[in-house]
Amino acid sequence: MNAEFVLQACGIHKSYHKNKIEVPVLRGIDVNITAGKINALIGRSGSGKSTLMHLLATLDRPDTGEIMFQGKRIDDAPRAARDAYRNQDIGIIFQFYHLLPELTALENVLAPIMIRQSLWGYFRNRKEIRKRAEAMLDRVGLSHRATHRPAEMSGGEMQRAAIARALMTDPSLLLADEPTGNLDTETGESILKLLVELNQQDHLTIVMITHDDAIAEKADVCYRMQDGLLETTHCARHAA
Ligand SMILES: Nc1ncnc2c1ncn2[C@@H]1O[C@H](COP(=O)(O)OP(=O)(O)OP(=O)(O)O)[C@@H](O)[C@H]1O
Repeated sequence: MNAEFVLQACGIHKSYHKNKIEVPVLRGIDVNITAGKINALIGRSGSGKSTLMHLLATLDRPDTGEIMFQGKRIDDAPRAARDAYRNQDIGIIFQFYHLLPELTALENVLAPIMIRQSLWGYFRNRKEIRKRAEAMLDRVGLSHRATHRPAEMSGGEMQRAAIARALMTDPSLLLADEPTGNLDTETGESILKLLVELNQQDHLTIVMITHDDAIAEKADVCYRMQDGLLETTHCARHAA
């Protein structure tokens, strides 16, 4: 195992089937996610970025190929191991936030720990858990919206709540699918600034999926997706 690479995918193929027609999306992807860095996966709309992220998050399985987390195969692990990986090792944020609409911002942030308690009997003092959720909301600048439900929040606030939820379980790796894709430029920049801060101050490894070259400029390692393949590309931030 190469400790530098926390997450690795090798020879990934994935097709969808629509009306009995095969739609090949990933045609032999190899990717090494470098620990402690911002890793950008760049590609045009429809190039398969979300498909790849779902595979890296074990939300779906590749047709062929292997995905390794910390050197251990995760794509074909039993369901319980994949559930544990998603709840304990990684955090996921989606372009459309995927907050639970009936829960407040604070309750959404608490949700992964509730799942952890119900699935693994993990127990921590309720007060302590609530304090941590409040601290996470504070970290993303959302303390003043703790009791708001998603319908009562702006897009940027919902994305902040989603980031706080992803951080609640103290993941070593954050998978972010177009984290600013649905936000205006200014709000998007503030979310990006927060992600860079989490990387630099908290040493969080980030996989950032984007179609926007300007966003990828914040990355340390860049991969570009084209025709179902991924190639290492020049990172503008490290030009010169
Ligand atoms: N469930 C599905 N069934 C059939 N085709 C699908 C399915 N999901 C995605 N696709 C197709 O696979 C291709 C890749 O989709 P994907 O969402 O991974 O792309 P993307 O790069 O994330 O796009 P975007 O930037 O627009 O979100 C697209 O052509 C899409 O139409």
